[in-house]
Amino acid sequence: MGDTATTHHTKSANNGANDNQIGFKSRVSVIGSGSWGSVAAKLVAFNTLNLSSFHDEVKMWVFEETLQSGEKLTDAINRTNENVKYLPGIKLGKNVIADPDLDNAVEDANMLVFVTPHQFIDNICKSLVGKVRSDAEAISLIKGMEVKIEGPCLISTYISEQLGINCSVLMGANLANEVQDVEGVELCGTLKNVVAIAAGFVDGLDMGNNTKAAIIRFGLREMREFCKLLFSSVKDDTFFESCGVADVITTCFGGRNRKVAEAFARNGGKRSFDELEAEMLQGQKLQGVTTVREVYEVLRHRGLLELFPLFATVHEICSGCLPPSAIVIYSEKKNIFPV
Ligand SMILES: NC(=O)C1=CN([C@@H]2O[C@H](COP(=O)(O)OP(=O)(O)OC[C@H]3O[C@@H](n4cnc5c(N)ncnc54)[C@H](O)[C@@H]3O)[C@@H](O)[C@H]2O)C=CC1
Ligand SMILES: O=C(CO)COP(=O)(O)O
Repeated sequence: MGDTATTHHTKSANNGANDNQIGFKSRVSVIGSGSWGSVAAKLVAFNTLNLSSFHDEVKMWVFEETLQSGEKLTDAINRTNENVKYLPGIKLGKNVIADPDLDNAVEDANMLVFVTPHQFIDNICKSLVGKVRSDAEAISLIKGMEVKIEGPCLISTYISEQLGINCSVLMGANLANEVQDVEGVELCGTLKNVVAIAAGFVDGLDMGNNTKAAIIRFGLREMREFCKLLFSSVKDDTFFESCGVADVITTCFGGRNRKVAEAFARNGGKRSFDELEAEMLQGQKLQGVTTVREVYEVLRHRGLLELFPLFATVHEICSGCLPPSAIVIYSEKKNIFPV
């Protein structure tokens, strides 16, 4: 699994009052219970059972919904010890307790793991203001962010500023101590979804592996240029870490953005991403389509669309201005692919 941890956004020295007490035990809550949130809860819960400095119990906040059977998702998770909707067939560990009440789920936790689709973090943080311990530490596993014209807002920054606590990020790369590039890591996790959509178009058009490899290569190049445009501090090395090239490859072959983009292309762009998402993902969320639009707006605002032909074309296809096959026309016009 991805494994880059980078400490970031130190708001204040942890008051540590409780932590320093002999016998103090940390308490972890996981905020989010989709497929990745459930994996995170399972892994955390395995570790808390094996570490005497942690309470065994791990609360996992569930955005409540009613299953087709009529049962609440939370009840089903606590009854079966599985997230029957988002991670069926995998036991989470008896010490994972699903909780639909956000305030209750974070109460007393001094370690908060944020792992929801990025589009929901705004509301979640707003409702958590004043509810988390002042000495809590957060970590974000969230790939994705709002890329606004006035500047990108890293999710870790947002969490940190809203809640007044430190927030680290964990995604991708293997060697935590070799990557201290929070902006690069989070932007990679955001922009790889744009490349995955392009890869999905190529799959949907049966264009073959050479073209897909070219998409990945050009996608990585545009990712790097875009990151540096927003943060000059971003390091080239980051793109060779797991959060860079490896995550792009994973997402372009196995991810949801790719999968839905493939269906979009096979349908000639006649069925919307929203419709396909609802039909194909059983409640899971796509993050790439909004990112595509936001990236395009930033580039348009800065007059840089010409320099990012892949990102620009993906947006024009997603928004219906060009047919999916335009990815081919674009490639021929720009003469960038080995055809
Ligand atoms: N699934 C994966 O393989 C990986 C995902 N991630 C990241 O983890 C984060 C979480 O993604 P997943 O666990 O895959 O989610 P998911 O797509 O599997 O599930 C969607 C989740 O959103 C919740 N939700 C729906 N409407 C909501 C609302 N209005 N407010 C709050 N929550 C709502 C659903 O209940 C569900 O828990 C994302 O940022 C993703 O990029 C990171 C690495 C791998
Ligand atoms: O981040 C992911 C793999 O590392 C998941 O990508 P998707 O959101 O496209 O499924």
